[in-house]
Amino acid sequence: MRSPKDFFAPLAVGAPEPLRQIPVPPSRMIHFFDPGNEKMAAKVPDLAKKVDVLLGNLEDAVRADRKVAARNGLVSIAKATDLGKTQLWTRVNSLDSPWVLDDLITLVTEIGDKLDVIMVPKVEGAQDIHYVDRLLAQLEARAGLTKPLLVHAILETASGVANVEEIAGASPRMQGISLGPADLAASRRMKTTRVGGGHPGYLVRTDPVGEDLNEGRTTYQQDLWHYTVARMVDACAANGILPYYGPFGDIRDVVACEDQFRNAFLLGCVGAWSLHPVQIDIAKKVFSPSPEDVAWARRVIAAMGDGTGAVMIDGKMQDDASVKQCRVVAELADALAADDPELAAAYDAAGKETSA
Ligand SMILES: CCC(=O)SCCNC(=O)CCNC(=O)[C@H](O)C(C)(C)COP(=O)(O)OP(=O)(O)OC[C@H]1O[C@@H](n2cnc3c(N)ncnc32)[C@H](O)[C@@H]1OP(=O)(O)O
Ligand SMILES: O=CC(=O)O
Ligand SMILES: [Mg+2]
Repeated sequence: MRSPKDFFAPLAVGAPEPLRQIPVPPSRMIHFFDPGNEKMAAKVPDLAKKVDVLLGNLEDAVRADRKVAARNGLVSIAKATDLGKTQLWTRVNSLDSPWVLDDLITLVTEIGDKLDVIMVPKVEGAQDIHYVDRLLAQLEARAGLTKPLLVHAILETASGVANVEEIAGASPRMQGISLGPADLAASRRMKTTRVGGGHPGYLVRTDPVGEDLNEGRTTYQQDLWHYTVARMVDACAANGILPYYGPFGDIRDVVACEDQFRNAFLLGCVGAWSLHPVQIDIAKKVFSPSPEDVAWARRVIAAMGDGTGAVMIDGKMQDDASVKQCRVVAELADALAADDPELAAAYDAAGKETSA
């Protein structure tokens, strides 16, 4: 464990100063694509106009014999494409794999100035972040980078969950954490074969009404991921970094995908992964607060003046705490609306309706 006095010191001579606060541009959807897949790569310029984050994936879902093509493809795309304000992230291979060292050396050396965040899979504890932290500092120094690369961990091992608080605070590079429900299910020996989402067998049942134990008893499906998402959100919030829901594998089931994303949004996540173009608009809709919620939040903030005391609005008590809740929603809306005139207009229109 580094002394708090040294926490913000660069880890290599010539490496850029670590950031004191992570930037928070919109990152409602982290759109995964395989940079070695020509069809997907061809869509990057158009996708860049639609998504907050483009992620060139080098890890799982890229065949072993396509790893080098994916890595080289990402280098070419990053050099050739103007992504505008859209962030460029990558997911490198896991730290025990034969590819990760070359992933990091190549990407930082060739396109370190174009990349914003490096996603590290299968993080087990702070030691994994410390390893990446020092290596990145050495590579940044050698490449002459002036802006530090940020690190995002996937929470997808039982050890990772047990150590999530120390992972979140392991380095000033830590930008955020995503839930990885597929690897996590395997690591925990959970008995679901689905990639994220619920399971019809994970339920609670109302009490029996008579002698017949099968008669008239409603069941409610429960969220398999509630505990982990909530724990991840707390670890992130306590360390000033951002939590994300990860993949939802049933691409066809856009309805359940929206539900899973919304559960994560309500619990505090700022975004989710999109694995297929059809999931982009779902994430955009869910992780942008609704116009009605924004209108309400702005109304409470206006009514609360300096933010102290208590007022009644439409029969609901508001005080210092509830105005803070409303500021979370209103500040997110302002940040998103700043770059999205359509959203800004929807928020303003809802505000006018509420005050009419
Ligand atoms: C579970 C744990 C994890 O690690 S999740 C993260 C790793 N997995 C991934 O990154 C998967 C990314 N997605 C994919 O590989 C594909 O979307 C999968 C799921 C295989 C479906 O592809 P496919 O059968 O081609 O779907 P489709 O015919 O509906 O595609 C229509 C057109 O869209 C394209 N497309 C598909 N996915 C993407 C994507 N993620 N980014 C950009 N483009 C995509 C397809 O190539 C297809 O293009 P075209 O119309 O034929 O030109
Ligand atoms: O990488 C993601 C997962 O769910 O596993
Ligand atoms: Mg995984």
